[in-house]
Amino acid sequence: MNYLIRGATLPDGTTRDLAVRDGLIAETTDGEVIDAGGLRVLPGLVDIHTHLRQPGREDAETIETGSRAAALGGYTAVCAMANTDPVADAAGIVEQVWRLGREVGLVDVQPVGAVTLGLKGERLAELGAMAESAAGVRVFSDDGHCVHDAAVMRRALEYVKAFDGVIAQHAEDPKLTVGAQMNEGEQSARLGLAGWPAVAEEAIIARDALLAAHVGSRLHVCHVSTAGSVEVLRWAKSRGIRVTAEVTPHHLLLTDELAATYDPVYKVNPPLRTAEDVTALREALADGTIDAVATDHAPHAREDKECEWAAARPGMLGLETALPIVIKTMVETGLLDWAGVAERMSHAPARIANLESRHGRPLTPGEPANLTLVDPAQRWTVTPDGLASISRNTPYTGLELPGAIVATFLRGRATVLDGKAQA
Ligand SMILES: NC(=O)N[C@@H](CC(=O)O)C(=O)O
Ligand SMILES: [Zn+2]
Repeated sequence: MNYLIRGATLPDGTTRDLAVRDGLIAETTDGEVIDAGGLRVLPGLVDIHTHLRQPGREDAETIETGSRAAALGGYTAVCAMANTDPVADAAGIVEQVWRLGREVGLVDVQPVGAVTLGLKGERLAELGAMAESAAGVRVFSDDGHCVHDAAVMRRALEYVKAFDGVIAQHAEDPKLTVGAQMNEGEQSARLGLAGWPAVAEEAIIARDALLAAHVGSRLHVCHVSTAGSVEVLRWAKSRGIRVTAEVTPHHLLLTDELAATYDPVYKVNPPLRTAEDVTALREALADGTIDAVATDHAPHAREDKECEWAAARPGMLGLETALPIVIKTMVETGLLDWAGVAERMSHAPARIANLESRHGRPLTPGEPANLTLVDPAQRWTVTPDGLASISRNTPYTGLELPGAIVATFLRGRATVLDGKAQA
């Protein structure tokens, strides 16, 4: 199927027709005409931090339902985190995830490999075998857990240099967050909940930046959440250290005051922080200190969320609301233009995850037609039942958001059309 997308506005602000022919962007074509007047076209979004829960927790999400949520959110590629059951710490498991993603075919599912066996933080996982497997893993992460042993982290950074891999660190010094339930500060003191101090994140980022510099390797920092972390990243980048970082949409919008509701839908790791942190994160995303937006889409089954705060699992849905939240917090506030959105949600994450030969490409003839069409003027209200995820743990219920995803194309095939998933 070929498409002629009429009159869409590109990230740079120019308006023109975009032809999609035989899976590629072309000069012209006949085929179905899509009137894109008033719509923005973006390179297909890339999420470097998605929890798809398969294998192991198919009651919370599957590769199929997560892929559908991703396509509906404007994504053409997602990196599937390794904290599944079994853990993705060997070639057989990453290949299985990769193959299931291909069978579903709604987005490219790029598996992330675990750094250590069983996410235990002790012995390195089969990094080389996962890299050489059909899945071609380049991003390794124990996400959900921090690689807290400095010697293990050093060895992992050294090992992945051979194939230009990257270690994506969940920065949390576990000794500082024992029993932690929310951000440590005024709110946690008032609510009587155990705190997760900013320093537990900042100290690990500083240590890992120094380790990456020492071994000449590449570090990526997952879900940066504090103003202090931004300062550390700024320092590391000014020294030429090869470090990249991501921020989640929820850390760009929500604050720890929401914990006062005791509604576990607001429980997440790292926790929601203060308004000052939110401001610093937005500024860092605008100036490039933070390279990318990543959803940390973390679906959880009802029984793991609809319980008391302390017993609930941390995590929030993110795929279907990410772009609208970025429009609300970054575009409508004047902090980021659309070229900036394309950079932070497509080009940069594709580069970080080593997907740049296929994703995050410029919108020029001959490139793979991975595209997202969004209507910035259309506002919609989030309802859990309106989302494609199996799970219901969105923190945005009842919130009106700008930006509806009208269509998504993966290599020229419409995975979403008229706002509806095509399979
Ligand atoms: N973010 C979360 O709160 N939870 C994630 C793990 C993680 O990203 O740390 C999960 O797997 O549920
Ligand atoms: Zn994490």
